[in-house]
Amino acid sequence: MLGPDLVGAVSNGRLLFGFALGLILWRAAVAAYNFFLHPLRRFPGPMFATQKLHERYGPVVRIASGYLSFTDVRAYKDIYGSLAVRSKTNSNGPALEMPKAAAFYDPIDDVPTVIVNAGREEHQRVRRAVSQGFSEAALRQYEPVIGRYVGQLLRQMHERSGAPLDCAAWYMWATFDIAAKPVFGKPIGCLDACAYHPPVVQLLFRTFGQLAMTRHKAFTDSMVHHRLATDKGRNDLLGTLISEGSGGQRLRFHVGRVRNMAAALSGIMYLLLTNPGALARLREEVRSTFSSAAEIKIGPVSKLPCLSAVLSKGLRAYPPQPTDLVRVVPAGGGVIAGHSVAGGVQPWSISHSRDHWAAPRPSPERFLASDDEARRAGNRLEALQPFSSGPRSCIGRPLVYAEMRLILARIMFEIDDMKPHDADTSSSDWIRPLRGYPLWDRPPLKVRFTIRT
Ligand code: HEM
Repeated sequence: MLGPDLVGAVSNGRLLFGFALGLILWRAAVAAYNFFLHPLRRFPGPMFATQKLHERYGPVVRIASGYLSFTDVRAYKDIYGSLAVRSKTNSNGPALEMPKAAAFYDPIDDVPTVIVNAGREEHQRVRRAVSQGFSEAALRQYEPVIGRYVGQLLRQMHERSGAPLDCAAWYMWATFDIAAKPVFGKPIGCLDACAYHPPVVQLLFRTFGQLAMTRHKAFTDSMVHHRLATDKGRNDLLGTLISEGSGGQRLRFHVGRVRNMAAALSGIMYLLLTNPGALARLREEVRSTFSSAAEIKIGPVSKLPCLSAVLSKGLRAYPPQPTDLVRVVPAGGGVIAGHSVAGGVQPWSISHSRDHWAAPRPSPERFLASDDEARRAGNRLEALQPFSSGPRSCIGRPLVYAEMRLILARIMFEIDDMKPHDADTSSSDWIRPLRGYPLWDRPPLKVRFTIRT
């Protein structure tokens, strides 16, 4: 006769076995559905290294059971344009846009609604409200703030002439300081401290957990309260949100976005370090245009063709936004690059696609060509859209260009030589070990600068 312990163990074992079998059968059924019945079954590609898959399978690859990745340039307009979707039931109604995929934009509970993940109507309202804070007029208003922190960055580089500096960190500190002043009305002092403000970034990006999010929220709330208590009438980024009634809640996108800019600057710096010809031409352009650092202002730097080409080259080779910008085709369907499906464009894949670029490591000069000249040389400049396109494209683009141009022009003007710090091997081959999460995880980029005498 079996004892009660043995009976219990056998029935537990059966239960476990039944559970495991159920799990296997369920996974098999899902796999069979994905392979034989799923509406996207005709598109090739398992999930790994999207760019390589595009090289192998072409401009449309199935990167997950329900997701496609496109490198066809028509996909920008079809996916992100405001006329992208006219549902069958709404064929005469207002044009819609493809909604953002919740799995990518709202992956966990309690993600606060910010402009990036807001639904269409709320997004339109918030975008209208913040657009004033990103306008040309606002940019002119920020120019002295940007100039002050760029000056501080250069002064601190002067003080450390010849010593290895981690550019990736220094660009973060400068861009954070610049971003904080017009929003919170008071400095956060990253350049002063030569450190990130601990609650803002260290916890958020090292821990990347609920605790970090809570600390980050408490910090931004305290800064917003300070601003609300001290200065209500200013017509800047936060001022427009306050007068519209949205408060500081919508500004939590800020940290990640500013980090994009620092990532772009680091990528551009690395590419200049490894391309001495482009570095020399850029330095020559800046030095022959300006006779003092004080002349380097947003207006004149935006007219330097070589500088613009270097920015494009950097943004192409190293798109600061690493993740796919995934959209969902709503009920009623949509057509993307000639296919009736859903999908997104992965910035890295499209900006490295051999379908659009003649050489894998092109020089910045290709971006000086007109669209027609470029096309004849085998390059499709419209494939480069690092800020995305359509009604949900990057609103910070003019600010980003102004800041990057000012920083690079000042560096070219005031620095005679820059070299990777050889002892740190990660700096002499910096791009290879990068890891793309929602933001880039970057190793330090250590560089030795020699100040102009
Ligand atoms: C090189 C730097 C940057 C790049 C490459 C970049 C790129 C992008 C991209 C690709 C999007 C679309 C995201 C999506 O579809 O989900 C976006 C959206 C956005 N970006 Fe940027 N960004 C940069 C810097 C900034 C900065 C510095 C700010 C502001 C301080 C900013 C503010 C925004 C906002 C508010 C949105 C959401 C726009 C909307 O949904 O209407 N960005 N950015």
